[in-house]
Amino acid sequence: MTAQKDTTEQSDPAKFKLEADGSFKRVDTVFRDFIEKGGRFEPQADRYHLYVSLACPWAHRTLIARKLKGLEDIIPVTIVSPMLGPQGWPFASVDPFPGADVDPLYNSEHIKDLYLKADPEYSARFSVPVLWDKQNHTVVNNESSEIIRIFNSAFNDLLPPEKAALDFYPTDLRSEIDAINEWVYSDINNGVYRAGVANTQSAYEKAVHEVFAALDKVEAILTGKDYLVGDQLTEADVRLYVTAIRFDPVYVGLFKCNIRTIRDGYPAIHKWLQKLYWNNDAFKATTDFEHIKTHYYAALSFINPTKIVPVGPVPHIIPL
Ligand SMILES: N[C@@H](CCC(=O)N[C@@H](CS)C(=O)NCC(=O)O)C(=O)O
Repeated sequence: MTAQKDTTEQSDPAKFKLEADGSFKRVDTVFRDFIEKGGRFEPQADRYHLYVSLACPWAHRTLIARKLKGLEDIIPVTIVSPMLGPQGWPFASVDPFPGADVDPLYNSEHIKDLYLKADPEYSARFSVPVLWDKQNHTVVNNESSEIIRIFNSAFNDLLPPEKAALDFYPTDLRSEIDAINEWVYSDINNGVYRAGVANTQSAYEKAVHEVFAALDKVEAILTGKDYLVGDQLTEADVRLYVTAIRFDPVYVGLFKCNIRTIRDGYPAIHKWLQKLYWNNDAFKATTDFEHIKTHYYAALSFINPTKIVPVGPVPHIIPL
């Protein structure tokens, strides 16, 4: 066996790089291709494969979008173990965590093996989600915000009309969706990480106040409304849901986002969250609290060295 190069600078969560002031900045993703007719990546059944962690909020967006559009047969999915470790995300062949899969395509040990197969010189992080092309043995795209747009429209010709007609990024609402996405991303989706991973008091406090100021804004928007934009489910709801569903179980405790909980402090957000979870299976069936809590509390051991996973909140999501 040949010696493998040490890639732990790219894979080990304990080696996350923080900025000089102790704050956390998420690095940009590298593979940014689209699936389109006439392009390098044509829309075809049985050609693409999605790799995800059920724990990861960014990957969770893609699972929801895949199920909302009815793409389950066209794009199979493989789930990694939630135990992100020094070599990154392991498959079940290395860590047989309940609900984790082996890699059906290459029997890889870790997600990083796929990245290095696609590009042996790849030098960024080995993140999920990964949208993989079986034909060219490469990553099409590893940016969840783009993968959900691909799922929204690229396979419409292969779908039954009622699924093809579903549009979660409709033209007339795009500017409003884009505007909400921007601050929801920086202050909520990524804001909780900025609070949780910060290693100075000032970086943490700045981030945590930004998180709650943005939640206050969302609460005002959702008061008397079922969805964030217009009167319909859009990708803006999907993108907020993945953070909101993790908020009370993980971010309040581990990431110290504890000025309020969603269940007790934000009635409109709470009702919106409960309705999505309990009334729409694309949300409930893709939400796995075991993977979520275990990943954050046991695998991010640089924040929680004892790796103890808290029992509560009970229940993880309150019934409607
Ligand atoms: N911009 C990416 C971010 C994905 C991301 O940060 N995923 C995390 C898990 S929540 C990951 O895989 N981290 C592994 C690592 O950085 O080593 C997206 O939205 O798709």
